[in-house]
Amino acid sequence: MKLSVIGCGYLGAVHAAAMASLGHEVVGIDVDQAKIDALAEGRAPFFEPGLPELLTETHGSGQLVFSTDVAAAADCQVHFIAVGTPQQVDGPGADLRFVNAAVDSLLPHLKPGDLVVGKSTVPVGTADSLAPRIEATGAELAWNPEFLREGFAVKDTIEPDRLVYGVRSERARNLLDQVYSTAVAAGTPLVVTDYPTAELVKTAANAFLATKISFINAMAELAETTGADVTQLADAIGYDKRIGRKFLNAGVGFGGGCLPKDIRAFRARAEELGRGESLAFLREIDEINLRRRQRVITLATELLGGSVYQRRIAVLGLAFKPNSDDIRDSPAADVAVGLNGLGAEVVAYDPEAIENARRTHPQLTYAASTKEALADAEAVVLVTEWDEFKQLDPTVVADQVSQRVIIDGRNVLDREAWRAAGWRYAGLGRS
Ligand SMILES: NC(=O)c1ccc[n+]([C@@H]2O[C@H](COP(=O)([O-])OP(=O)(O)OC[C@H]3O[C@@H](n4cnc5c(N)ncnc54)[C@H](O)[C@@H]3O)[C@@H](O)[C@H]2O)c1
Ligand SMILES: O=c1ccn([C@@H]2O[C@H](COP(=O)(O)OP(=O)(O)O[C@H]3O[C@H](CO)[C@@H](O)[C@H](O)[C@H]3O)[C@@H](O)[C@H]2O)c(=O)[nH]1
Repeated sequence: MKLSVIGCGYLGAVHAAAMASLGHEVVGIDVDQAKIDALAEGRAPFFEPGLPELLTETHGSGQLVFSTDVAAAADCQVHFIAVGTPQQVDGPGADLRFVNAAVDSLLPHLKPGDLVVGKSTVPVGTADSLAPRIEATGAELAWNPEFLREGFAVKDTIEPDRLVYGVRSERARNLLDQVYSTAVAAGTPLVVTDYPTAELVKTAANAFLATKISFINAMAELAETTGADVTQLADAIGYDKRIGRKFLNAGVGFGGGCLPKDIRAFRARAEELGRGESLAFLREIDEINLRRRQRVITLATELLGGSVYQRRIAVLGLAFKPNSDDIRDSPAADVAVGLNGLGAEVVAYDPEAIENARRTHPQLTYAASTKEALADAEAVVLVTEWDEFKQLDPTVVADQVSQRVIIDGRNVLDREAWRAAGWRYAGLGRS
């Protein structure tokens, strides 16, 4: 099939490349010339494992092309909308400017029989409000939320754990079945539903995941007061299959371009709908999460004797999670910025996110390697659990720093081994 993907960011670029690898003819469209130039040359404009290989595989085949001109979508039958829906600058709600602009730009190129497929995460009710403009061209709208995780985006796109179609006709459903024929043939669970359910599934899923993380981080706060160990607590409740151990890793909390802004937008939408009380709890989820960032800063202050001012601190990690260069609402970057704001001499390192961090936080000092960040540090703060940080040898690192103080903001280090090597170790929710 001939597909267009409007918006080639973390979601859209992977979607375009994955659809091409599955045999479709795809045109990726974005307003960002630099991104399109990179993609057109077969280069990934951001770090995502597996994406460079997909781009190389399809580069030059004609199967996958990129353009800044939306007219290039004119001979496609299915058009995915994958533009950003960030938090509004002056409020918690979602900013739908990019979705509206993408749809407006596409309208003149739509023809009867086309299917526009919303993938962006939007407030419930968005599809209902967009549909008349699309239907006026003879095309139809479907909402097909995306559940990929950064770091696993290629696999999650090619082998999704479920498909959700919000559709108004059998024809739209059949077109989506053709797009996803490989996953459908593999027996991937499929929920065919209406627009509002499809939109709500997405925000509900992210709200649930955020709630699970903040739940365990609330337990971490209690563990810190009582001397309990939150990682053992998570293991013990996680053995209950109804609860499950996944997404119960206590630490510096959740960040990224999705969970934080999605729970805020969800709550804002509930208020608009007159059901603010239904999602009022998400404010607590957000606050528990943000308190964990402050907790890391407080721990550093305590371990350095009451002040971080002019103390050299190695911050290991800037990305919101490992295997990503994404620093949107990153707890790690927030901790680095917070410590720097208190006058600490922060030296930060991340295997992939430094370029992005440097653009947003030019005031920080960045190291070229873990070793360089650690040199003469008076405290080490691990905030993104990259493998290379998890594998640090406490005995070797001891010779590089000026003082053996480590804060394990992701509870991933072998506490006993670090203590045995003479380190003062502090985790989150475990003493
Ligand atoms: N990143 C993820 O893991 C993920 C997963 C599932 C859903 N989502 C949702 O997908 C959407 C996109 O997220 P993202 O992380 O890819 O964002 P992103 O910021 O990385 O990418 C958005 C892209 O859209 C482009 N764009 C903006 N306006 C445009 C227009 N009018 N025409 C063409 N292109 C335009 C931007 O230049 C940018 O490249 C959001 O709604 C997000 O919540 C993201
Ligand atoms: O036990 C855990 C698990 C995760 N996190 C943090 O939570 C954040 C989000 O992690 P993850 O969900 O793996 O990353 P995303 O790539 O943002 O994916 C989420 O957001 C996407 C965009 O909506 C959805 O498509 C995915 O299904 C959803 O998992 C990161 O900061 C993690 O460090 C924890 O603190 N503890």
